[in-house]
Amino acid sequence: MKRIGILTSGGDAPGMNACIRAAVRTALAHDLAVVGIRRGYAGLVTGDAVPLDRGAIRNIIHLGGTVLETSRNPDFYTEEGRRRAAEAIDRMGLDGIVLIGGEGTFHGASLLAAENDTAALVGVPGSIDNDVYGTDYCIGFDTAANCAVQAIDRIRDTARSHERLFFIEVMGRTAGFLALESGIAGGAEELVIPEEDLSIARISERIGAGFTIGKKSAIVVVAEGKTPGISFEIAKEVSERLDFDSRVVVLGHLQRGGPPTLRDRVLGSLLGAAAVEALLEGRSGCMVGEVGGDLACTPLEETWQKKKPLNENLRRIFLFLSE
Ligand SMILES: Nc1ncnc2c1ncn2[C@@H]1O[C@H](COP(=O)(O)OP(=O)(O)OP(=O)(O)O)[C@@H](O)[C@H]1O
Ligand SMILES: O=P(O)(O)OC[C@H]1O[C@](O)(CO)[C@@H](O)[C@@H]1O
Repeated sequence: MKRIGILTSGGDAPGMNACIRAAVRTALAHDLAVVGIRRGYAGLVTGDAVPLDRGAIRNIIHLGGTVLETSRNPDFYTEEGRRRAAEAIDRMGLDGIVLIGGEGTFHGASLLAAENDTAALVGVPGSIDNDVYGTDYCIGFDTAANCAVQAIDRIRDTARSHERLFFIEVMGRTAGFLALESGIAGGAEELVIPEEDLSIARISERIGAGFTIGKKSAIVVVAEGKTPGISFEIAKEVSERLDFDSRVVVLGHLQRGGPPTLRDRVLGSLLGAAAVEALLEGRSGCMVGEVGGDLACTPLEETWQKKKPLNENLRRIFLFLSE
């Protein structure tokens, strides 16, 4: 292992820069040459790389987004696109690559490795969705969840003052991690998550029951799932059933930006260093994560084939904490 590349792919996540910085510093400490591949798989397919020296990663630990930039790249869904990436990896002379991204990124990486004789690939989970199997938390989740809680707190002030029902939509394409944790921390009255069938009757019943015991306002946290904007429809139907005024707030990409929290900087630093150490140990085709406080290496295929479950204890207590 002499020369490695680092890329960020999929949605940007606060803490990715801390991870890039840690990976570069760990590599330099072991006399590895490092390049940054720009714009995720878009840059991997074309071989768009820049040298990463100490100067390039100075003063970035506190920045949201990713200094390497990222993309959702259509070419990588095709075998031809992944073959072009393997050729570019050869041209760039890379022995290993650290890939920071979510489950889609690791799906693509698994295919790249299965179809081509290419560099060693080690993943680092970075996604505000937190939906990657093989790690308790992904880089970016904590910052995004804190952003959602702050929004819920602000909305609660106005909901209480106007005696209104609010639907607050958070991100989470395949999973309800953001909704569940921000819902618990923000004291939400009800949750809508992709892990459960949507039931307007159940939402209305639970909100209505709260009103009968004296609540005058309520907050429902909705995970966007596969239909961003779905809260408008849900709000209309629940409002009509309860004959109660409601408003909708979609947090959207606000949740992806901003300075990373302490947790995301520490996790990013830990996993960035662990990824380079894994490459130095000769590992490939795996993702480094943190499980139960320990570092863990999970085969790349498992990270997207296996479904990471929500915390069952949080789901269980939500039922009575929200009453
Ligand atoms: N099934 C797949 N086959 C090949 N490549 C894929 C596949 N899924 C995703 N990719 C590649 O990985 C990129 C990133 O995936 P995706 O857009 O799903 O984000 P992600 O890594 O899951 O991050 P996030 O959780 O933030 O959305 C895609 O744009 C595409 O280039
Ligand atoms: O606009 P984009 O970049 O496609 O991002 C939207 C998606 O990315 C995520 O935020 C994850 O980063 C999902 O929750 C969401 O569906």
